[in-house]
Amino acid sequence: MIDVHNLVVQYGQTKILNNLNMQVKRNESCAIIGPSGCGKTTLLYQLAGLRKPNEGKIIINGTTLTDIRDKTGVILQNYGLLPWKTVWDNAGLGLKLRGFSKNHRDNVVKMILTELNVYQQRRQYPTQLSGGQQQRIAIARAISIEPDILLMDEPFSALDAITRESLQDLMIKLYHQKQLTIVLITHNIEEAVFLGEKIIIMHPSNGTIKKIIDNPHFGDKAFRNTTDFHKLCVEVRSEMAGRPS
Ligand SMILES: Nc1ncnc2c1ncn2[C@@H]1O[C@H](COP(=O)(O)OP(=O)(O)OP(=O)(O)O)[C@@H](O)[C@H]1O
Repeated sequence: MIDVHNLVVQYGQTKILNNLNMQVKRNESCAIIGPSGCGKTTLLYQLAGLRKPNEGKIIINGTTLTDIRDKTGVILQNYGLLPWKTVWDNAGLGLKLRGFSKNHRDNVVKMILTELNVYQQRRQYPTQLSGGQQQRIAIARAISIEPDILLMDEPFSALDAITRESLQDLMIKLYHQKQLTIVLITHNIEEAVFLGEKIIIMHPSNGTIKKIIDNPHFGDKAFRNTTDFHKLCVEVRSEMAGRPS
């Protein structure tokens, strides 16, 4: 469903992404991991249609991406909530921008805030919430538009380990429930292994993909506590460090 074809993105003369190719199948969850500065966010912006490539193209469901898509939900770094709007209004923003009626927005926002366990906070402002709650609102906003693709840039990096794991579990639930295609950017090896059905390791410096690892255990919340999980973490870590596992 997502087909990235010979993508080149450059700032000035520097090629950040250099003939990058990748595919993500429908209802696949793909984790992209790599060291700081390798171009992960640059790639996510491309997938979101927020910036045009210098060369190459991204084809989604057979159509070349030229702009943002209505059916792509995006969660950028630091939640992206508007501090002057309440939880309720933040959660409904994606629907509002897409022109949905107030009645439809109210129904959907109520359902999703309840589902994500933050309905009680609906009248509060983002600064009055914990990081985990803020992230739930960002997820609510992205999910409310019924996306077929969900793009996330380091969504849980600022959270403590337990909150992060509970939100990772939530993502697995939403993935199954809503048949999402997910692309997740992360620095965190455990997160990539838990949330990546396909784990893409980016090259540290040349703007390409170093290795793709398929993860047959993806999708089971219990996976985190298995030896297969730890083995896969070791494999990803070794690849990133450039040594054999
Ligand atoms: N607007 C810009 N102008 C010039 N260079 C940029 C711009 N945005 C990003 N870069 C450079 O492109 C490279 C890749 O940046 P990018 O943010 O995609 O990396 P990243 O892998 O997401 O890093 P991090 O994990 O630290 O977020 C970096 O060297 C960065 O300095």
